[in-house]
Parts: sequence; structure tokens; C-alpha cells
Amino acid sequence: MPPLPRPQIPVPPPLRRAVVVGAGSFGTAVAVLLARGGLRTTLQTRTVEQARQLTEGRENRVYLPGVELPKELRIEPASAGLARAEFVFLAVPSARVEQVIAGLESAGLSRRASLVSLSKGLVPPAGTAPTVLLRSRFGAERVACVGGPAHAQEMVREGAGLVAAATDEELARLIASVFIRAGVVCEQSDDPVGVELAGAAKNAAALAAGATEAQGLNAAGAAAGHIFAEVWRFAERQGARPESMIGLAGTGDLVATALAPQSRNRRAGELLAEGVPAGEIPERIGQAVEALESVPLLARALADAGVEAPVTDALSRLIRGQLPLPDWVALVRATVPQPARRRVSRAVPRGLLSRAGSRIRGWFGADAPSERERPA
Ligand SMILES: NC(=O)C1=CN([C@@H]2O[C@H](COP(=O)(O)OP(=O)(O)OC[C@H]3O[C@@H](n4cnc5c(N)ncnc54)[C@H](OP(=O)(O)O)[C@@H]3O)[C@@H](O)[C@H]2O)C=CC1
Ligand SMILES: O=C(CO)COP(=O)(O)O
Repeated sequence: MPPLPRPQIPVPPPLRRAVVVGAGSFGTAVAVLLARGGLRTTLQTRTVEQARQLTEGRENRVYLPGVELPKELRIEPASAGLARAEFVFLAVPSARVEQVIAGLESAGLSRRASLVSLSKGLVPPAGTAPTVLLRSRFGAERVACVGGPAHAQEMVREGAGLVAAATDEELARLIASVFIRAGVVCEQSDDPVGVELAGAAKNAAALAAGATEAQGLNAAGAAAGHIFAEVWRFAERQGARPESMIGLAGTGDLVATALAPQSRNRRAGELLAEGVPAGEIPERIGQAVEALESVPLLARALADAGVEAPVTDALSRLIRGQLPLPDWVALVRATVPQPARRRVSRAVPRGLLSRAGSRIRGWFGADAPSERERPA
């Protein structure tokens, strides 16, 4: 049998250097993949002591236990700076993104370096998507993000379904090619905001499902579905494309998160339903739980944009302790979304659509009068 065709994978030029800022579970996992994918990669920890522990043990026992850090992966504290980095991956929770961005230039960021956000949440106080913040500082052509179902442990061992999104096609292609060389599927996208909002939506939907599942799985599914639809209406207004929500970064990641026994966002929802206050949950879980902070930001952003979002708003109130659980469940069960309207994409002129529509109807004879309408 002839060999299966292999995808054309561009080989990145040698000596390309990447720095991953943030040595939690995802930052560590991504750094392992970038090193496997051929970049000269450095993982930066927050403290000198963390860097020492990772260097000596060649393992991140706190955040990614059992995964050996390859010898070609450098470890250093964030104080070492970014002067030589050509790619800077930001692997900190969204609530820390602004603080990290503020320090990039004083850390020696080169004017040519690209910035890649790995966060699946929104940045306070305004609920800004991380790439929107990055592009306002550094220009859209230097900015990318990564989404898709990618639990850290499984990603380094078995793979993931990544999406690399950037408005600059070459940047998206380059990032995707490194992950593919590391053995992990990575789709390319030119819709970074859509991919980020899909990630924020899936975390919110997984938390909502977790908060509702003990009351009934139909209710849990309805909660997730409402939130996804509400965030999509907002994303559409930001120019996002539907593929970002229905593909790997949205639906794919929602399923992975909702099913994963280790999902922090779904678990946070379960704890809320058990009566644990939101403020105590991150310490119990021991890691970033994006949706706890992002949902209130998302609810406000949707309201400010005039998007009707009763379920996202109710979830925000549940998190803030302002809505009792039975009221949340009752609201989820009773909410009837507005009838879906026929929406016309802004990118396609109306005349073109209606001409195409009547041509298609013509092929099927639909423009011809029906038997009943035909004059006798
Ligand atoms: N884990 C996963 O499977 C996936 C996570 N993500 C996303 O990746 C992002 C990071 O999550 P994750 O790695 O899981 O979170 P973790 O809680 O595992 O780790 C967060 C890391 O960020 C570090 N950190 C926090 N603030 C700073 C700062 N100012 N400077 C440098 N480092 C800092 C923490 O350091 P310290 O230990 O010192 O507090 C810690 O190492 C989130 O947005 C998440 O949604 C995306 C896909 C999958
Ligand atoms: O984003 C993730 C997987 O793609 C991780 O989700 P949790 O933070 O809920 O574990």
C-alpha cells in the first residue's frame, strides 16, 4: 500500500527562540511541546526558587507531575528578561495578563518579537480579550493566541486539538507548524478574538453545567447551550466567525472540559452548587479557575454591548452569591431564547445573497408557483 500523504510542514529556521512566561500546568506543557517542535525554548517561572526546583528535578511537581522536562528546555526565573525571545507565550491566568504585559518592555522585549496568549478568559477590569489588549500595545501583526481542547497532561502524552489564531497568516502558520512538528494537531485561524471568546464561553458553560448537573442533566445542557448562544451573539458583533465557536476552540473544548474529571471550571461549578463561596474555590482547587473571574466580566461586556444574556447574567450573580441555587436552576429551566432570526452576514452584500438565493430556488423550481398557487 502506498504511504499516506504527509502534511507539508514548514521547518522553522534554526535558532528561533521562544520564552513561555508562566510555569503552571499549561505553560509547562506548552514549553515541552515547543522544545519538541524545534524552538529553542525557555520556561520562565515567577520566582528564583521555582526555577531552581524545576531545573534540579527536571519536573514541575506542583503543576505537571510525572512529565519529564526535556534537557533542551531551559528554565529560568522571569527576572532573566526577554531580550533574546522571538516568540513570547503568555501562560498566566487572564487576571494576571495585564500585569505581565505591563512588564514586557522593561523585560527587554524585542520590537520584532511575537506575542502569543494562551489564556481562556477575559482581562479585568473591562473584560477585554487578551489579544485585543496585546494588539493595542504591540500591533495586530505581532499577536496570536492558542485555543482548543488541550488539557495539559493529555496534551504532552497523547495530543490535543489546538487552534493557532492570528490576523497575520504567516504567524498563525508558524505557530501551528511548531505544534504539528511536536506531534499535536493544530488548526490555523485568522480569528483570534473569536477563538478567545470561544475559550471564555466554554469555561463559562462548563462552570454553568457543573453548577446545574446535580439538578438534572437536561438543565445542565440547557445552561451550557444558553451561555454559548449568548456569548456567540456578542462575539458576532466583535466580527468573530461562527467556525471559531462551533469548531475545536468552542464546541470541541466545551466537550473536553465538561467531560474531564480534572476540569477546574466544571468542578468550580459543582462546588458552588454545594454552597462553597466563590472566593474559597481557587484555594481548594489549587490552580487558576478562569470562569470564576471571567463570567462577571463577560456578563458586563454582554450587557454593555446590548446583548440579551439572561443566563450569563444569572451565572454571574450565582458566582457573586447574589442568586440562590434553586433560583438559578429555575431560571435556566424557564429561559426561552428569542426566536432565531435570519441573519445576513455583514461580509456578504444583500443583493448578492438574494441573487444567489433565487438562483438556488430556481434550480429546485422553488420560484415557480406551487400547484395550489397556480391559476386554474
Ligand atoms: N491547564 C490546562 O489544561 C489549560 C489551561 N489553559 C489556560 O492557560 C492559562 C494558564 O492556566 P494554567 O497554566 O492552567 O494555570 P495554573 O494555575 O496551573 O498556573 C498559573 C501559573 O501562572 C503563574 N503566574 C501567575 N501570575 C504570574 C505572573 N504575574 N508572572 C509570572 N507567572 C505568573 C503562576 O505562578 P505561581 O505558581 O507562582 O502562582 C502559575 O505558575 C489559563 O488562562 C487557562 O485557561 C488553556 C488550555 C489548557
Ligand atoms: O481549557 C482547558 C482544556 O482545554 C482546561 O480546562 P479546565 O481549566 O476547566 O481544567
